[in-house]
Amino acid sequence: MPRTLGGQITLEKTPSYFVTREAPRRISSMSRDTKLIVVVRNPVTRAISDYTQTLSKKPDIPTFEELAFKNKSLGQVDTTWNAIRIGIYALHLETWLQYFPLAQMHFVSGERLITDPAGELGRVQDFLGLKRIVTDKHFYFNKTKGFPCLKKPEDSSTPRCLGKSKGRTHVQIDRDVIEQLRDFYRPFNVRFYETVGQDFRWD
Ligand SMILES: Nc1ncnc2c1ncn2[C@@H]1O[C@H](COP(=O)(O)OS(=O)(=O)O)[C@@H](OP(=O)(O)O)[C@H]1O
Repeated sequence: MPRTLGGQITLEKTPSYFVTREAPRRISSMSRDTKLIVVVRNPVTRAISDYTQTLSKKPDIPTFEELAFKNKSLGQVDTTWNAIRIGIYALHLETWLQYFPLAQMHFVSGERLITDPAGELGRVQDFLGLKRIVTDKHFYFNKTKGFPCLKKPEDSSTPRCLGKSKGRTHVQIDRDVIEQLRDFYRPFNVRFYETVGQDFRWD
């Protein structure tokens, strides 16, 4: 972690902190004032995205369906598969709440980050106590990419979209598989909404 001077804040990110059991204790023993930002999206879409990413690197893995269920006809979801486990946000949050108050956490909607990036980043800036510098004027919707992109980053004179590994076309998954996973996640989602006091409308 680089040193932070007065008037500066240090930001650090990894997709795995939120779901790593030891991370809350380790981070709180480093600094109990740390503010935590978590991007969450519909856990079913998240699982499919996760699988799509793995498949792009390892084309020989079993199908999504084979990995997602212990027994599909009995509706038994395999919670040991990381793509499934990570989306049980309510469980991960419980561990964090043993070390950090909810007021030190901010949850970004992955869906709104795409439909309204400036709005989501406005809330992030407020949470960090920063002036709202990043606004609507910094984004445009890139039709080819199908996502918002930055109009002109500080270090460049040209617009910049995220790379090819962000926003891939997802693998097609059967409707009934999606329904079963929705049913599985519903109670965890409700618990998550109640704990954070925010309804992400994933149903
Ligand atoms: N502006 C913009 N451009 C491209 N992609 C965007 C953008 N905003 C959010 N997203 C969503 O970010 C998803 C990838 O982020 P990840 O969290 O998987 O990245 S990582 O875990 O840090 O590698 C990626 O998920 P997939 O669509 O499943 O690939 C995107 O939906």
